[in-house]
Amino acid sequence: MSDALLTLAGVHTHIGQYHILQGVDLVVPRGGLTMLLGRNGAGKTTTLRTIMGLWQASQGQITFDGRDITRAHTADLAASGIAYVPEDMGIFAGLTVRENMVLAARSGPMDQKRLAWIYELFPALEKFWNWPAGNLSGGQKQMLAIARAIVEPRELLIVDEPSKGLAPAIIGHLIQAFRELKSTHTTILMVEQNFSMATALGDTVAVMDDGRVVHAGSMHELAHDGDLQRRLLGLSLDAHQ
Ligand SMILES: Nc1ncnc2c1ncn2[C@@H]1O[C@H](COP(=O)(O)OP(=O)(O)OP(=O)(O)O)[C@@H](O)[C@H]1O
Repeated sequence: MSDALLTLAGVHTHIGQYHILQGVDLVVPRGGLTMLLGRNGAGKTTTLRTIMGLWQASQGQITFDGRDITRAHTADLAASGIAYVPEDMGIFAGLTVRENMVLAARSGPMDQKRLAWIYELFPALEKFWNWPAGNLSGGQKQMLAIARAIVEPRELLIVDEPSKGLAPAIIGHLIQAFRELKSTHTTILMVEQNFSMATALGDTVAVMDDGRVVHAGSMHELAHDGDLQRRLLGLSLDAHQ
């Protein structure tokens, strides 16, 4: 097994008076795709936001590439190579696709070779390059959000439910794009509710319930064990297939 790029140890997060994360232990191996699964309200998004410094952990430790980032600021995490695609995608609807991409490239002009690769992943972005991002379809917006996150090479890509609200054909396209990304050995942490997407892409899996990780292992094992799926994912699995 490869070494860990990101580790959460006993992480607690309070939002106001609510105790949401209750001791999250999570290991994201370097170079693989880790799927974070669990029913609605289990704490997946809160876990991602806590990693990104958008919520503060009240207890526990978060380590990235051997460095303690528990109290790091969001902007510093981005500078250290973590890209985050939130559930609402965070794109600028009033700006063109090109302007959205230019703003995402922090270290200067976009690398043209990398841009050509991104066009191959998501041809629609080239086609609608000068369109306002707000005019794109839901799937194209998700593609733009992912493209912004990978406009420069990243150590870790964190993506919250990329398939949400998308048609099966578009989800198929996203799966292909993430496969291509995986082949570049980018480490990815992804929250998903779509179980077929999760099994198509995940190398390792962590399942959350009630603010904790209640199962961690290989995706292959979970994909082939119906009893484990029912026990861990139960209704949320039925509801999202
Ligand atoms: N800003 C907030 N204020 C109060 N409670 C919140 C807030 N954000 C999340 N919660 C609560 O924290 C719990 C975990 O939410 P979270 O969004 O992390 O779950 P999730 O596993 O990502 O679920 P979903 O799939 O529905 O997004 C839920 O009970 C939710 O109601």
